[in-house]
Amino acid sequence: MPRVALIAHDDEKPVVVSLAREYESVLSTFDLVGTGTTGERITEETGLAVERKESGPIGGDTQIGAEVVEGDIDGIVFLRDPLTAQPHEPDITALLRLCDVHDVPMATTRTSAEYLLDGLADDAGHEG
Ligand SMILES: O=C(CO)COP(=O)(O)O
Repeated sequence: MPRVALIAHDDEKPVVVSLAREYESVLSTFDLVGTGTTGERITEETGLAVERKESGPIGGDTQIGAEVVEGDIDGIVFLRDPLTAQPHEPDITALLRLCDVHDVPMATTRTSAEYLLDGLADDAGHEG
């Protein structure tokens, strides 16, 4: 079962919730992990179970980065706010870099997230 991380900055949380609703049947077949507030919102507003790390600004992105290093993550949806500076920008940059290093696919927009989730679902179907 693919393990997928869901992360969204505050102005993108409505988008990640709407994506999670639209993809609920696909996502329910994945093992989901998220940063603290994103995970909470998705858990509250959909029927999906999301393992919650710390909130991004206090280390959640870094916890997910550690899982990337361990080879535990198959894909990441990371809807970033492109217009607002984040206090934990170094952590965000590190997560992007680790995905590059370990060739873990990351989608940073809704449309790319749809392609990523469709692709992971397809792969999982072929494996199963
Ligand atoms: O800041 C984040 C990602 O960089 C997201 O953290 P939260 O999901 O806790 O808001």
